[in-house]
Amino acid sequence: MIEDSEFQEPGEKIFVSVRIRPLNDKERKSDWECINNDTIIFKNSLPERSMFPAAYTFDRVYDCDCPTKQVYDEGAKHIALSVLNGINSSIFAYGQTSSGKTYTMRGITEYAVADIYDYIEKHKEREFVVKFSAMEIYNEAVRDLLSLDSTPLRLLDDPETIESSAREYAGAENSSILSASVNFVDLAGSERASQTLSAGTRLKEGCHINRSLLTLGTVIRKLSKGRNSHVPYRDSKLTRILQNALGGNARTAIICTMSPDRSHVEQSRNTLSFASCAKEVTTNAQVNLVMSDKALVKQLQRELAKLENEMKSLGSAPVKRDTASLLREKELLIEQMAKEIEELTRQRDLAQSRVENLLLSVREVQMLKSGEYSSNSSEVTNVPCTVDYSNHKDIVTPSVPIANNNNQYDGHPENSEEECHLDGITTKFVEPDPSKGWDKVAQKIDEKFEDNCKEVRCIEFEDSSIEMNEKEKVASLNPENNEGKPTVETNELWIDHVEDGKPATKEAVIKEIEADNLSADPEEEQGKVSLTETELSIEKQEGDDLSSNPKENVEDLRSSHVNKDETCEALKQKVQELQKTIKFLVRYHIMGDSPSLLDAASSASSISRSRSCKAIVTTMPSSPRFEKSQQNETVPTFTEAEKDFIERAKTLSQKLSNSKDDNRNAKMSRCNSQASITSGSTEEQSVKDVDVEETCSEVNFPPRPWKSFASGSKRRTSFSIDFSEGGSDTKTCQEKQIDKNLVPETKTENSQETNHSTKLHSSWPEEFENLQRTIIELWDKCNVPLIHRTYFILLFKGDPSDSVYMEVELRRLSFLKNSMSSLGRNGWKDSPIDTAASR
Ligand SMILES: Nc1ncnc2c1ncn2[C@@H]1O[C@H](COP(=O)(O)OP(=O)(O)OP(=O)(O)O)[C@@H](O)[C@H]1O
Repeated sequence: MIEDSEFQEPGEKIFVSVRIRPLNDKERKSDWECINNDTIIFKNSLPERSMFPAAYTFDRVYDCDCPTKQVYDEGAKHIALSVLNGINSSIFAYGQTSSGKTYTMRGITEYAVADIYDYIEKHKEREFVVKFSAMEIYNEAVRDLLSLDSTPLRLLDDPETIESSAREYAGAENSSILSASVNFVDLAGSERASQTLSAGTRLKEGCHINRSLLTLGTVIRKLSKGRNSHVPYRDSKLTRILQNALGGNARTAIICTMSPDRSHVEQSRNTLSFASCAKEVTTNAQVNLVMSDKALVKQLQRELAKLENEMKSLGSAPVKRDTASLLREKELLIEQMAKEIEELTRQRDLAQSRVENLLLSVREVQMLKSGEYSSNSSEVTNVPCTVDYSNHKDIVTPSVPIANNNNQYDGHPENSEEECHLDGITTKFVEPDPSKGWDKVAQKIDEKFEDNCKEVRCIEFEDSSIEMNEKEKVASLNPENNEGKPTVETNELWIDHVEDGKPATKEAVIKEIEADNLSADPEEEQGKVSLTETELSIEKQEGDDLSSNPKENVEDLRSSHVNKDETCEALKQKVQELQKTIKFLVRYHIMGDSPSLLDAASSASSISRSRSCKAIVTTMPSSPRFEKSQQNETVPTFTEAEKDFIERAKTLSQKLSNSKDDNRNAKMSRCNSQASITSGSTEEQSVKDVDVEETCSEVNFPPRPWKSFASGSKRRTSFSIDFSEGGSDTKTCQEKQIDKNLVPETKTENSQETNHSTKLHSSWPEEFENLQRTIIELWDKCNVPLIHRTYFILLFKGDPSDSVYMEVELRRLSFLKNSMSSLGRNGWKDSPIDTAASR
């Protein structure tokens, strides 16, 4: 390797040196002086040249007495010998004509070649290939100076044409080849063409020279300012050949020669300006390493071995394949699990929906069972309820706690609302069985009065009750089931069926009633109504056809009950219609316009009479003797209790009347009802929904405690109602009616009935109105439920045949009023008797 390794640094500047030739014989004085190795000054201080700089600094400056050897050694050798290290190098001589360029470059080239060969000689371990070429660029034509052919050379981009390469033999192991070239360039004179004062061929020569030099100057300036801009290398063949030497992969040294004579001062200054620019140019010299064939083969073999190892590594990748297959298995497993989850989710949803459906079905079944139970139960309609319209609370409570029965009702309002709720399909009835409490009461009654065989039937709207009553009726025909005591389970109130002073059994009464019904004409026997509920229902439906066979009717009812769905539907519709009507009536009732009830009832003409309407086929229990005792005090047939009852009845009637007058417009309270009086501690409850209240407020009528009153009286009580007398008496119409009902018959039964029938026929419309008015008043006094009133009004609209039922209702209400008085006096606190008015 060459010793001057300091020149191997990349990005070095062009080495610029200035050499002043000595004065020749024609030149007298030099104005330039090298003050040191790198600075040259212009000594002449002419005023016209004062604008130019006086000193120039370069890498090296050589004065006129400096030998070429020094110029080479200090400013060219290290560049020239770079080629031995594989670095291209170039050495220029730039200056005006006769400034000593050729003189300098000849010496430089000789020294360089000598040094190169000396180096080659000294480095036997290396193999060098030295190529040498010499060419001339004249008028943009390149000519090979070593060839005899003067044909200009074609300028190619192959650098071998002009390079002088040197290879370094680095032995077998290091077979790298260094290839570099060193250029020695002797440029033409840099003076301007105008200054040449030539013309013709000289001018052309000067132009080309100037072109090459101008392009060289431009390239140097461009390179000195940076490489970002375009460098016009191809503008001249000189710059094209020296492209690498000028800012490329080469080390470059420029030796600027100048004449010291004052006459050449301008050219000298231009040369110095060019030199100043050139020293700013940076080149990027690098070692040009060329691989040998062996080295290339070995390198390729190493690469091949490396690739083979990689192939082996790739071939030994079963683990990766296993991992991939494992991943695929996992993915499949995940997919299967996802499907299973989806399937399980679907099954879960399906199961949930099934459970919900089952629960819904169970509820429906329970509801149906509850409805059936209520419908089929013999305890229907025995729902004692206390209703206070003034409070409009949502609770319905049995007014009288029922004691001493298996299904005791504790009087707690819990579930009362629910039990009284009308679901729109079937009516729910409140448990427990009030009739059992009634049994106890009945027992007391029987023990006390020994007779009670009258039955009061109330209007109902439940078809189910028809069936139940029919069952009960059939059951009641069995002496074993009804032996010895009247029952309220049949919804019938046995009121005074006595015959010839003997208490009539229920069986006997029913038989009697049935027998009477077979031949009875209501218009002919209004005074001795003895229709069964079944007959009455059918009669009302079929237009007073009392000739129908009651047994057939019973069968019809039973068969109709079989058609349960139809019945339920009919009930549902009926309940809905009734609810509408009831609301309408309640609104009018609250407004205190009682007579409008009739209008409302008339407007609701579409509502038909209930088939389950029960006729009260009774006579007033004590009316004959009771009335007789009032009218004829000489008859000492009343006991003290009876007298007291009469007094209490009057008092209570008056109280009720007053209470009604006070509260009628605002309330429909039952606080003064019999039940409330007797129970004493019963908490008043109310319902908000009138429908619910009315549906639930069906109670049995209590047995009458005065069966002894009937002792000795007639078996049947004929109605003797003459409202023509009304209005003139000081008593209320209701009281008159009661009195009339209580008047004992002194005439023969047949004649009474005939007269009564005649009266009814003659003055029936007026009597009907009077009866209605009286009944309405008694309703208020007895706190009869609105549902009962509604039905009654809807069913009986003035038809002559209605007189029977009107009378029955009148008698029933009279009895109720008296019963309330009696119960209030006797204080049946333990009685399960609910308000009798509820029936
Ligand atoms: N340093 C020097 N010492 C002695 N003589 C010199 C020196 N430099 C140049 N000369 C002489 O100056 C003359 C002109 O020199 P040279 O021919 O080298 O100039 P040039 O620049 O090459 O001219 P051209 O441009 O015409 O080729 C020559 O006779 C040469 O001997």
